[in-house]
Amino acid sequence: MTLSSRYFPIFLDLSNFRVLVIGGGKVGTKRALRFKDYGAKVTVVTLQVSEELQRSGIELIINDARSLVDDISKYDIIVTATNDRELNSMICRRAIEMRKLCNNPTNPKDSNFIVPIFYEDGDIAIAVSTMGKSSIVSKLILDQALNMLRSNESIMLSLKAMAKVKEILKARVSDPSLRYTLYHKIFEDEEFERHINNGEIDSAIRRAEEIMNEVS
Ligand SMILES: C[C@@]1(CC(=O)O)C2=NC(=C\c3[nH]c(c(CCC(=O)O)c3CC(=O)O)Cc3[nH]c(c(CC(=O)O)c3CCC(=O)O)/C=C3\N/C(=C\2)[C@@H](CCC(=O)O)[C@]3(C)CC(=O)O)/[C@H]1CCC(=O)O
Ligand SMILES: NC(=O)c1ccc[n+]([C@@H]2O[C@H](COP(=O)([O-])OP(=O)(O)OC[C@H]3O[C@@H](n4cnc5c(N)ncnc54)[C@H](O)[C@@H]3O)[C@@H](O)[C@H]2O)c1
Repeated sequence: MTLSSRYFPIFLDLSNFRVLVIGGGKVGTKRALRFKDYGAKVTVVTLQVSEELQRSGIELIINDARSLVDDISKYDIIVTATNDRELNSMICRRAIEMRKLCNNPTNPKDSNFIVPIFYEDGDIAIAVSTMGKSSIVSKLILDQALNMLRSNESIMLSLKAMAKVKEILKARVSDPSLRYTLYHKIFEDEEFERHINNGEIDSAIRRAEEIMNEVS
């Protein structure tokens, strides 16, 4: 595989992370609220505060970020969202030197992570990035992926069935390599697939159990 980008996609549990957002305007507010929604402990340092931030319960430091540059060591993730591009770049560079995760929404080239456009509902997560080329096109790609999922019910049914198969197999088969063989055997079985396509999830599970009985 050829690497076409320096960014590695991961899904992060933010619940033990301290996030510093610098600049509490439109972009900073949106990012601060998103990170908070996902459980991070967020602080915003800003000269002016948006009304939304004021009401959010997020910790606010009303100050010039220039005087707080050394404080970034206290945080794990930094987002530089002021309207001063030079300041954003300078802080992001310093943060990355300190091995922090830093996102500069005003210049993706400075960032060591970028924020994709995403959808997640607890069952599936889809994140799309065009590597900063166009968020509007990223949104179009995400919408089309979601339309495809919503118009093809059997994908979500196979997810439900395969999650159940995993639960059963983990309890029943202790050898992981046998479990892996079985996942593929079940997923590729024509009768299992037919039940899924007919929306008969219980029959699909019964067929999966038959296959397990044949092998283990
Ligand atoms: C997903 C979302 C998350 C969020 O912001 O929280 C997000 N941008 C959103 C919207 C949006 N941003 C912009 C427009 C105007 C039209 C357009 O440009 O398309 C719109 C559309 C709108 O407002 O509707 C302008 C823009 N975007 C960037 C720059 C800087 C630059 O390019 O230099 C400029 C200024 C360009 C200039 O100065 O002219 C860069 C980035 N924007 C990213 C994420 C990252 C790449 C993700 C990717 O690859 O897709 C990255 C690299 C930042 C990063 O590092 O994370 C959010 C989705 C909102 C939703 O939910 O619909
Ligand atoms: N990535 C994206 O999706 C995206 C989208 C739109 C705009 N942008 C870029 O993001 C930047 C910010 O946009 P915005 O609409 O949020 O701007 P804004 O004017 O609404 O907010 C800027 C904020 O930065 C604060 N600030 C400025 N200097 C500061 C300092 N020295 N210390 C602390 N806080 C300081 C201001 O008080 C203000 O709250 C712009 O450069 C814009 O080009 C990025």
